[in-house]
Amino acid sequence: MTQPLSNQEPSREPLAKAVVVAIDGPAASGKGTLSQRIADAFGFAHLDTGVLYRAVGVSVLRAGGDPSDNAAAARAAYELYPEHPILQEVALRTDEAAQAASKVAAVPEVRAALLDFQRRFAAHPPGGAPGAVLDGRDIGTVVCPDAQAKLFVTASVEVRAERRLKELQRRGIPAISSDVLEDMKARDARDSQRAVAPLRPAVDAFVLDTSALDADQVFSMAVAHIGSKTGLKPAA
Ligand SMILES: Nc1ncnc2c1ncn2[C@@H]1O[C@H](COP(=O)(O)OP(=O)(O)O)[C@@H](O)[C@H]1O
Ligand SMILES: Nc1ccn([C@@H]2O[C@H](COP(=O)(O)OP(=O)(O)O)[C@@H](O)[C@H]2O)c(=O)n1
Repeated sequence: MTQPLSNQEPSREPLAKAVVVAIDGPAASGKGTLSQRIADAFGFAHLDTGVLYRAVGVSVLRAGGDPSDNAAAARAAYELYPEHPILQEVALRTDEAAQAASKVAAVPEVRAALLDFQRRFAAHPPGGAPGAVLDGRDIGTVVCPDAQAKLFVTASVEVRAERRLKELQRRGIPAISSDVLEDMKARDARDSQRAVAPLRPAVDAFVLDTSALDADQVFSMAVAHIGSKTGLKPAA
């Protein structure tokens, strides 16, 4: 017997499939800045997936554990939930947090624990937004391989370290230039060489070297690429 229209199971799928923009790249390449601007311009929701790994790394450190210890890292990942207050902490921005993040990020159980939340965010963007921008390392390759537009944002390691140093100083977080550069090189190596979901551009990603581009130029090029893939134009 069929159910009356008023008594149907609510559809799990939105009426229109959400547009997904995947933005990947190495540390301090400008992913977050670009993602937020794209999200604002198109009315999309934005998820900085690095924050999830940073939160897991900092949780392990606070529990007195070693971020490279698979069991400790996996436990912290399974205990993370979307409203967890740690996700809002400035402490996540430090270099120590970034290093811990890239260690827990190499643990397969950690990546598995965080995958579903990221995919759900992309498929059902919060607030009923018509699309989502996710930034990270493996969005175009693993989390959302079907994303309509994929960008891989990069820059030389020296330029990125300089940008990160200025950012840390602006936030009032003490940092030494040579340490930031060395930490970034170590993190690049760990992120690119890990066995699961290594940092690399998806085959269909638009690679954007921002070494000599300011944030406005990067934004214009990204908008043009997204337009060519989706037919969408920014609202403003
Ligand atoms: N194209 C750019 N030129 C100069 N500085 C930039 C550019 N894009 C971002 N920045 C700055 O570099 C720093 C790192 O950018 P961010 O977007 O946080 O990078 P990521 O998310 O890749 O780590 C920030 O202080 C940001 O304001
Ligand atoms: N999708 C993602 C996002 C971050 N990460 C890890 O989390 C660390 C911190 O990511 P982040 O995006 O906050 O780092 P920044 O680019 O802001 O320096 C990275 O170095 C990666 O090891 C990841 O493995 N996969």
